[in-house]
Amino acid sequence: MPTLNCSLQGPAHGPVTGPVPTSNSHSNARQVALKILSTSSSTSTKSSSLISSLQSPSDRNLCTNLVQTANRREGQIDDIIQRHAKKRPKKVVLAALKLGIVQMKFLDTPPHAAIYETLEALKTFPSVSKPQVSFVNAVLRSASNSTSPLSPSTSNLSPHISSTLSSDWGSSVMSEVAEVYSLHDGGVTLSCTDVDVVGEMFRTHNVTNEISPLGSVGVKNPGSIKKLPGFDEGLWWVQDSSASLPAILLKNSIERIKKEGETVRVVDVCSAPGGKAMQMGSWGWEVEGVELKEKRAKRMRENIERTRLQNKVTVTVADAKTFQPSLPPLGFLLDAPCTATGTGRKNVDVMRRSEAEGKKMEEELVNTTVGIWENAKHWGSKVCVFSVCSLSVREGESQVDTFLRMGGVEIDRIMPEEVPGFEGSIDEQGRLRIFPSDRGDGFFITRFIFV
Ligand SMILES: C[S@@+](CC[C@H](N)C(=O)[O-])C[C@H]1O[C@@H](n2cnc3c(N)ncnc32)[C@H](O)[C@@H]1O
Repeated sequence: MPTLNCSLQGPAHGPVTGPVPTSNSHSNARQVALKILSTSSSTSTKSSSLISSLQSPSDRNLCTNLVQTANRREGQIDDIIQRHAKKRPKKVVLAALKLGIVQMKFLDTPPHAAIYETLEALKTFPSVSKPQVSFVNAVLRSASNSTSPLSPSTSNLSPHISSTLSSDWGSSVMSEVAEVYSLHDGGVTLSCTDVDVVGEMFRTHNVTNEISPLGSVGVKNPGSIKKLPGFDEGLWWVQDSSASLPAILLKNSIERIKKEGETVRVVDVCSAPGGKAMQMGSWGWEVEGVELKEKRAKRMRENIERTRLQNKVTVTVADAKTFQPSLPPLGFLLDAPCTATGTGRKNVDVMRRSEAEGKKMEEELVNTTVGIWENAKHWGSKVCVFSVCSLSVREGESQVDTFLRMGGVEIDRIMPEEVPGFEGSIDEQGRLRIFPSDRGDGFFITRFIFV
């Protein structure tokens, strides 16, 4: 592999050949993408507001795709930069290399257009010098001529995430997860108060959607979520189909034990932002949510008001390790705080977590969850569901072993007919272990019965 002498002080290179893109070529989207990629907060709310500042929906889509793909493919892009640049530049110059490479290697932009547009975006930054522009031009041209294969998508996972996934599930599952998390999937899945009403409304407004057997609605290209029909009326909320399963499984066991005409009262432990609480409230249940963080509880209250479920769902800010419900609940759902390693499709930071951060988080969250369980098991419930959106055995299967050792419960096996589309994810103990490559977010779910 020839490595050009692309130093920052290198000679200026000639113009890139090929047809020059017209003014209709989304230059604003690329400028904003470059700005976002040049700051360390490229996944933060600041980047969302920069993207929202773009006028046209197609610019916003392109910018999101550029930023998301550059973040998700960081390991593969870094490998290309390393092979073609002698020196690793900083900030906006590094961001320009990423922007050019992402277009050429991952978004099928013809190389001459990708390079031209990247250089034009770079030149709008007043602090950028001519030698820096020449450097970017030279590195991108060298990369565009290269026929070397890309490094595998596993290089986009941090060493900590790839080693924990491999030791828990083996290297082929780790590779599948890396592949899924490396793709930018702009789609969204919704839970609805009434799926038929939402399906009809989307049909009327020509919103292409797919309704899953569990009643979740998938929208591939949603654009702005708040502009989708039914948002203001509170007919739906964003929730992955695997995330809708814990409440559905609790419902099935409650149906079996509840008395004729009995009002179903449940506690939703660790409740915000409220996806599962709203699901249960939409079935007419009385749901008492418990959430530690005031800010998250506030967001949950807004969601409850938007979905008009305030008569059914309440949220109390409290530590679930000591919280006592106002009345004994028939059941509870503990959607425990976790490292969220199953949510990398939406949350790119998950892919990059360091060992120090990952281990500390896991240790704290596992202890918190055991403390919550110790408290909740004395509330007098008959059934409960435990779930985590983590792929870690320690946060999932091992926690269930701990709960069983603590006594008072048995596993209530999940049956295939309860989980259409996820039948293959039931393990030999009747628990659900869903991987992101199966469909949607990774989840682990176990249902218990008190004995
Ligand atoms: C996985 S999220 C819950 C998602 C929620 N069940 C839903 O469906 O929208 C976990 C939540 O637990 C909260 N939490 C963490 N520790 C807690 C504790 N000790 N008591 C109550 N809530 C806690 C976190 O702030 C976070 O909002």
